[in-house]
Amino acid sequence: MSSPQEIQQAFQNISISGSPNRVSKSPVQSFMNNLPHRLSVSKQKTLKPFSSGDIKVLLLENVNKTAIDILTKQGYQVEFHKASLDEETLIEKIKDVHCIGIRSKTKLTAKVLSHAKNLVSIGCFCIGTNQVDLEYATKIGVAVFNSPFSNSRSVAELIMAEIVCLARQVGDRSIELHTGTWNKVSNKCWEVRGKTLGIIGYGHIGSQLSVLAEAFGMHVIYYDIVGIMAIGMAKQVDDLNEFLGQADFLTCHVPETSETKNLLSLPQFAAMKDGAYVLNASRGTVIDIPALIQAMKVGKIAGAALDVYPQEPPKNGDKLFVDSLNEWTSELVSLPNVILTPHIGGSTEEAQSAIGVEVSQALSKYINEGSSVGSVNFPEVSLRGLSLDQEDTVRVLYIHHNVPGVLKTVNNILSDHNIEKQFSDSQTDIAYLIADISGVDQKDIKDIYDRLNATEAKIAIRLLY
Ligand SMILES: NC(=O)c1ccc[n+]([C@@H]2O[C@H](COP(=O)([O-])OP(=O)(O)OC[C@H]3O[C@@H](n4cnc5c(N)ncnc54)[C@H](O)[C@@H]3O)[C@@H](O)[C@H]2O)c1
Ligand SMILES: O=C(O)CC[C@@H](O)C(=O)O
Repeated sequence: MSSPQEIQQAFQNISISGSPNRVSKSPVQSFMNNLPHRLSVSKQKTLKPFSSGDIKVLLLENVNKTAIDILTKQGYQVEFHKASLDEETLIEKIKDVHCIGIRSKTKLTAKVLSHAKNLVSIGCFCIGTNQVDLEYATKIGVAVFNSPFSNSRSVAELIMAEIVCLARQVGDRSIELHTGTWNKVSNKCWEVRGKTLGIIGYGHIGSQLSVLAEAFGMHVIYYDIVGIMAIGMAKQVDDLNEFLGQADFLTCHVPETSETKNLLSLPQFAAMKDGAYVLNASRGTVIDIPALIQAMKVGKIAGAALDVYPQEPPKNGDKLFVDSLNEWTSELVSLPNVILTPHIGGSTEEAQSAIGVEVSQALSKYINEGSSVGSVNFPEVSLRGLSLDQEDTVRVLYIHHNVPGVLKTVNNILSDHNIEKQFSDSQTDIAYLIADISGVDQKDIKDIYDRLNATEAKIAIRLLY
């Protein structure tokens, strides 16, 4: 056997180009890096809500370094934490921040958000936004942003790999060999070619997976609440029971909603083929796990791959995935052919770095320019940047209740000045107006603010100048 020195020497001259440790840039990321960066266009006037150094940003859950770099470069004060915070600490910290960045673990409930006095925006550095009370955030005029598809491919690739691993019982063989057991078997191990994959939720992830599965020679069917154009040879099946009865592998890619809670429970498992496999990398509430355990115990379901759970630990560490977290944990881990991963579907270098760029740019554009493009709870409103020569121009950002007569009142207040351009849109109960007004003296700014602030429909206001 080689000595550690010999091994080190043998590896030190290897080119890193093929090394898995090398961070490659995904096409999306390279594309995004090459986009003109509107925030730094030199001839554009930098709007100051107040000094950008006063803007406080709290980043939790090990949000990618790309985000820290972009937000720090804006001049904001950025506080970074690797884990999520317990509720008490979160309430204390959120009191004076203008922006908070989270992933899936931090629960921004109405209770937590009610303590935020300066908050203007929330960045979910992920796809899911179910961890934020969106209704309450909207009610207090806080815009929420996410990254709708930067990790979709990563999830689809993991699921494709797990389909093969379940069909070949790879998880069990690997655990056995780690503990010294050689168990070379082919009983109930299958090729995936020619088998049927059923995808519940044919959105960004489901449709990516559809492409990968067909490349493996699988037949793809999908079930979705909306009619969606099929990719390749995939087929939409409208009746859930008929759909369940056709799939050899069934995978869930739906958001967490009241309709998707326990979407797969005992009746749905009963409707499936004997010996089918179940996968879930969406949200932990989508599958009734005690029912899955029952279905596996009687051999109805031959294997499962789970990435998400109803309760997940707030940080990494040993002895956290235990019965006190979810009462069925020890029963689940004792079953054969169950692949369990700690919510890492979207956790690749490519995805996390692209998410960091996408969400932090959206947050900066909202803070600096008022653009709500990409927000999940605000109407999308944006105006082009002001040029350097527009010195006496002020940008008014007015978030208000969507009730009749508001624009008349607001434009009346602004009418002492020249309204150069304005854009307003509404989404259910909330509306958002951006207006650029010129001919504004610095001394007028407070008066405009006070008058807008006194309007009945106002939810939140910012003036950028
Ligand atoms: N494990 C991970 O790391 C990870 C990573 C990314 C996303 N996710 C989860 O995956 C979910 C799906 O992501 P996506 O980007 O594909 O979302 P998406 O919004 O692009 O697609 C979701 C699809 O589900 C459909 N749908 C909604 N309710 C349904 C129902 N009751 N029955 C059937 N179909 C329904 C929608 O019409 C839509 O087509 C996200 O909401 C997120 O919670 C998990
Ligand atoms: O990174 C995370 O914590 C969440 C990943 C995933 O569930 C998502 O919603 O994008």
